[in-house]
Amino acid sequence: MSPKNRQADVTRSCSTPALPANWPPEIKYLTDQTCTTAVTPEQQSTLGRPSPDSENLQKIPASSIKVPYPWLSITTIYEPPTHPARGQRGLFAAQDLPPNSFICLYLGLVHTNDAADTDPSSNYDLAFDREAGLSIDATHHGNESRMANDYRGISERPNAEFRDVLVQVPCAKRAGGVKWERRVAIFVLSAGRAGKRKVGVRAGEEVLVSYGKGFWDSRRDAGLLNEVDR
Ligand SMILES: C[S@@+](CC[C@H](N)C(=O)[O-])C[C@H]1O[C@@H](n2cnc3c(N)ncnc32)[C@H](O)[C@@H]1O
Repeated sequence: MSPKNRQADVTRSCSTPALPANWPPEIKYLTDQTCTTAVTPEQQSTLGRPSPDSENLQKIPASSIKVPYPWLSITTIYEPPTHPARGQRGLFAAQDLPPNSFICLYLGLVHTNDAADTDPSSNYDLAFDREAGLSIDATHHGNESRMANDYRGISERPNAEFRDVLVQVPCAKRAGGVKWERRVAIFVLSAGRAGKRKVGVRAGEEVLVSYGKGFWDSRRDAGLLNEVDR
């Protein structure tokens, strides 16, 4: 199977939710992640399996997950003229977001790291579970999180970061009908020891993460840096 033909497992996708303003119509808006058919039941079950690491993860209650997220806006960037992603979309705070606050889940197509299930040219692919060999690609399926730009060339430093979290998902086999499963989320950075980031992300400010140096190095090596992405 080539990555271009890889299939989302539609049995786990959601029915038509309200779309955020300025959502690109060609991208499927997700309310939870969905897997390619190449992801095995065993790989899927690792996401809900308790481990020493997962015990320390922050739990995001269902009530914190809004669809669409009212505290976010998706904006096409025209200003400043020097913005390196000008003409593309970016993710902005629609209200003040305090340090350490949950911004949104990073949703997309969960795929295996096998070459046949991976699109090496994706600009939206995030490592999810290295041990299970899973990543999340939000090229064609995603939510607001796929609009978050990297801070480089825009600000001195990021104001947000990716964190592993646990969310509640329906599970007929468990008491209460729900279980905790791993996801990736974007959070406002903490205030820092000296309190330098105590304002968090102000209303109107762009949410900026770090993609990591590896993201830009791999694009430079592949000669993709000046390519229009979509
Ligand atoms: C995950 S997407 C971010 C959302 C994207 N701007 C959009 O409109 O869909 C990653 C792509 O955004 C652009 N981008 C993000 N941060 C950037 C930055 N600091 N400088 C230049 N381009 C950036 C690049 O084209 C990159 O491949």
